[in-house]
Amino acid sequence: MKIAVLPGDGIGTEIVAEAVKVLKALDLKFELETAPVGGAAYEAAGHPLPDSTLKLAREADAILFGAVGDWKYDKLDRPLRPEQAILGLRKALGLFANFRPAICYEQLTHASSLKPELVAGLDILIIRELTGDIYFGQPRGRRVATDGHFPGAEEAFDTMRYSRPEIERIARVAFEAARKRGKKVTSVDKANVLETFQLWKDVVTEVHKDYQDVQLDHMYVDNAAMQLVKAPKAFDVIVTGNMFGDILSDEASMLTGSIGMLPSASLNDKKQGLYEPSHGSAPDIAGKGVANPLATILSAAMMLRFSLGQAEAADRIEAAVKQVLALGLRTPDIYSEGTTRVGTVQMGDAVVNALR
Ligand SMILES: NC(=O)C1=CN([C@@H]2O[C@H](COP(=O)(O)OP(=O)(O)OC[C@H]3O[C@@H](n4cnc5c(N)ncnc54)[C@H](O)[C@@H]3O)[C@@H](O)[C@H]2O)C=CC1
Ligand SMILES: CC(C)CC(=O)C(=O)O
Ligand SMILES: [Mg+2]
Repeated sequence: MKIAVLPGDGIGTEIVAEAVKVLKALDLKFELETAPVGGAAYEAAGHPLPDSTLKLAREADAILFGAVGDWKYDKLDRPLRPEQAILGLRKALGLFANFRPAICYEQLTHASSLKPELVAGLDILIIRELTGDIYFGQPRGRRVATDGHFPGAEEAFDTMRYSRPEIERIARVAFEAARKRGKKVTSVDKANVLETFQLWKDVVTEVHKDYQDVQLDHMYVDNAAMQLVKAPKAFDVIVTGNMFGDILSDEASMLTGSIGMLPSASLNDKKQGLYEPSHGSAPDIAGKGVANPLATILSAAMMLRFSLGQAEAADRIEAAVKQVLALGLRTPDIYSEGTTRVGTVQMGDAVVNALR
């Protein structure tokens, strides 16, 4: 089993080091190969996604990814921005299905941004379409406006688009997931305004005919953002587009205590996957040794389960994380009174110890 390890920038290197430590403690036979990506690769090779890194990612059975980006690259052209590395990997490998489970661990109900009773037992699965929508739609660019409110002014534009097959396949992923969980799917759209999401709603409704045992609700994204903080436990599986899923998953992370708790899996139709925390490179805390590595460690567990056929090892990691939280160890983002504040490395060490 070959795992491509792409730490990236900022806290990416710190949190991936902890996940690798945890993987090594499992006594499974992996080949781990590390490659630069993002700003680190731009500095080393002049491109955020060098051919050698992409080749490694293609060959590997799974990819463990940290995060990319830093404010210092804000002035770079878009193709050279570190963030293009993760978008490029998702596109090149066809990783269209992004799973972002928002689970509030029993020990963290008091770290949540909501009252404990609203999040106790929370277990939502956000399924975000990951290779379409306005993040990838063409045409895009800058030009001089010929119409609109200010003809003659510089304007920028992006294109939101989804094709029927793109919507159909992500809808199937969501219904299959909901079927396993025995609950329901909420399809989140903006069909009251956008043509793209009218098609989205139509196609999801059509696909639902094959999954009559699963309940389907439709909700506009603005209402969904509100309902997520009003009554999050009313959701089970949320399926939505790339941009809405990006935003709603950051929102949902705070129900679990912190964005540092939200893992993710991005899968293609061959079950090859990229596993990364849902957060970014957090330049504001990078290098301070305080980043929460649990989202990345839990992403490694998802990797073992989904791509490497090691469900038992995945269970062991998840149990170790719960044990560490039960011991009261907390990085600053999930700290609350009466618990013990630890750094990134101590948290990783504690998970390794709990595995033994
Ligand atoms: N997949 C990726 O590589 C992603 C990259 N980015 C990039 O990351 C850079 C920073 O973006 P931001 O908007 O600041 O988002 P961010 O997710 O990096 O950080 C947002 C806030 O959450 C905190 N945070 C994030 N992860 C944490 C962790 N593990 N433990 C504790 N606190 C944590 C940060 O300190 C910050 O206050 C940008 O260049 C952005 O484009 C953003 C999201 C995803
Ligand atoms: C570069 C961004 C689209 C990454 C991001 O925010 C995400 O995937 O959550
Ligand atoms: Mg995001």
